Amino acid sequence: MTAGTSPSPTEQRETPHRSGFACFVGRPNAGKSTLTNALVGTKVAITSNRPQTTRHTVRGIVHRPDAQLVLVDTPGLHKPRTLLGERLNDVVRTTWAEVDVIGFCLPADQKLGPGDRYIATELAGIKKTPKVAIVTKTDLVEPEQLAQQLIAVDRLGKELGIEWAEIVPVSAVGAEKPEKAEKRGAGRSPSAEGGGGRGAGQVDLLADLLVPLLPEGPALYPEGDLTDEPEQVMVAELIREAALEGVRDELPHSIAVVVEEMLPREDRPADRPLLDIHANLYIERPSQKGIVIGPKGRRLKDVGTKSRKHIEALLGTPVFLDLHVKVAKDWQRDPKQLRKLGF
Ligand SMILES: Nc1nc2c(ncn2[C@@H]2O[C@H](COP(=O)(O)OP(=O)(O)OP(=O)(O)O)[C@@H](O)[C@H]2O)c(=O)[nH]1
Repeated sequence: MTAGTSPSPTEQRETPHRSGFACFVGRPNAGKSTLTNALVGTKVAITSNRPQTTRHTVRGIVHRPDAQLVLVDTPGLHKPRTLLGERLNDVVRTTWAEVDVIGFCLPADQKLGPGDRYIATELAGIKKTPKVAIVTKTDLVEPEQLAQQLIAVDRLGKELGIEWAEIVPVSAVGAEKPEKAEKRGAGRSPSAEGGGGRGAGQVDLLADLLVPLLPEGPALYPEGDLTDEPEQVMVAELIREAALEGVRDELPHSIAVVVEEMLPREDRPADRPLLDIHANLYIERPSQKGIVIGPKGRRLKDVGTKSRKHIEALLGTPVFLDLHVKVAKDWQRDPKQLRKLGF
């Protein structure tokens, strides 16, 4: 028998390829979207809390030689007050039961609070899915405070009967892959401004811990795919994110964005294309118009400028963005409006 016909001992020991779904949960601002961005390496997740009900909306795909980790999105879990709220919570629970691993994000710089407990209690009810506790934003605290938080998370698990598969400290700052960050230029998120690669190793380590929890299997998406969300939905989310910045407390879930049209401008030279995007920003009440538009239209203009940069980075083409604010009365409570707005 020649050496060439049978696998060498190292080949036999090779780890099998794994693939599966993970979702990050946690209270608003816990760092879920930033972590998704850092893992995937480009701005595909939206760093704001967009309510949506599509099951398994893919937020990003981590391609590795040994695994493919598909990050899916869930809306935030809230005490339901509206029809939308109830539907969203159902979606969250269904998603939790269907993914292969749940990452529960808890910021290192904030004491565990009722919001975290509410989510943890719900998580405790999902028995089958492995849960990884991820202590985020570790760059914001001293080692001592981080140690305290890790202990508190461990205790919370014991108290509620959750067996954490891992408890991982992570900072997403500076984790963005350099080549992607360059391409995005001005579209970089503030969280990625940390410069050095300090976070990158930690984020890779998180991926190393999540991968063994996935089932064995071939890649689920072609290599190079970052997300399967239609471009229009991602564009709408980038606009919504910019529109929510600074007014989340006033309008947490009251903004929906619909991209009506995305068309390449005609008569442009091939080397200077321009994409025309027309989008409507829906609010629930006329009184919210002023908040969104701002004095002399300054806020809306700012929303347009900011989201345009992100959209251009995402699509890789210059964009002309035409934004309009419209009132869709009480859209969260009206099933017909919800459907129209894509919920
Ligand atoms: N210093 C630091 N800031 C971070 C880190 N991760 C996230 N942030 C910041 O924390 C804020 C919230 O982060 P997000 O990723 O939007 O949090 P989220 O959990 O997706 O928030 P929601 O969409 O509201 O649920 C943003 O301002 C981020 O820039 C981190 O590792 N270090």
